[in-house]
Amino acid sequence: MNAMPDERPRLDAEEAATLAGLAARVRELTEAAVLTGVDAAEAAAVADEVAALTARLGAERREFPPFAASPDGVRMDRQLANPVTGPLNPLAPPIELEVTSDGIVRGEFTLGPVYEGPPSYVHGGVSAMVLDQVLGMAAAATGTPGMTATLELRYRRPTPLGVPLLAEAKASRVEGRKVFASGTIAAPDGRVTVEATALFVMPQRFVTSQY
Ligand SMILES: CCCCCCCC/C=C\CCCCCCCC(=O)SCCNC(=O)CCNC(=O)[C@H](O)C(C)(C)COP(=O)(O)OP(=O)(O)OC[C@H]1O[C@@H](n2cnc3c(N)ncnc32)[C@H](O)[C@@H]1OP(=O)(O)O
Repeated sequence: MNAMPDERPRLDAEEAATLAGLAARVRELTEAAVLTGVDAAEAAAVADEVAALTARLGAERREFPPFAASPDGVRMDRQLANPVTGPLNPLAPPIELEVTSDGIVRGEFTLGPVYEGPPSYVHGGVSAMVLDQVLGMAAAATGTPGMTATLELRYRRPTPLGVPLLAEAKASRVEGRKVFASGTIAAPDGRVTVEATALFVMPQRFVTSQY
């Protein structure tokens, strides 16, 4: 059987914290770039400085993003550059998700203006990405992690930007390699804005491998 590719550098907590700080600064830079009102000459000057910083970081480059050194929970929790939860990924909000002992995955998060779809609301694709991750982790919490085979979303009402949102999910059924899960995103008033159901399938080729 093929194992999942897992020849990744591992970072200890201190290294990860330093790089998480870097990612946090880049997130601030991203928001500043989207919202800046400086004139064109100043924007061009900043662009040159950012290019120089990018060259400094790129002076040494890994082939793949690193994992966290100490596994703590399911495998993807160690994916430090995951685009939803990864503290090292500036594209990730990042959302901290906890898995309760009864298999519920839950996380509170706030999405800022860089995630805007309709004016002042969260982009629907961003909500889908968040729910794919949350439901996927709920599936993995059953002991049968899998790839997303289906993901169905119902956008009940607009999801507001800039306020604390709650994402929750739980697996409902396991049938061999298939795990069904459902979940929601809710606004601060408790009203559900997005509902999701999904099927995750562990690929046959990974059945006997470690993940
Ligand atoms: C061990 C691997 C898992 C890795 C994860 C590990 C860590 C988890 C930890 C933490 C959670 C993190 C959360 C992550 C969240 C994000 C996840 C993503 O974004 S995944 C990327 C997007 N998804 C794809 O790219 C899939 C592409 N598709 C495939 O690879 C295959 O089609 C796959 C795996 C879905 C199925 O392939 P087959 O060859 O293993 O499946 P066959 O043997 O044909 O079917 C098995 C059963 O599943 C049903 N099935 C398969 N695909 C279906 C579909 N699309 N709709 C409905 N049923 C489907 C079939 O009908 C069959 O059911 P019957 O046994 O007959 O009852």
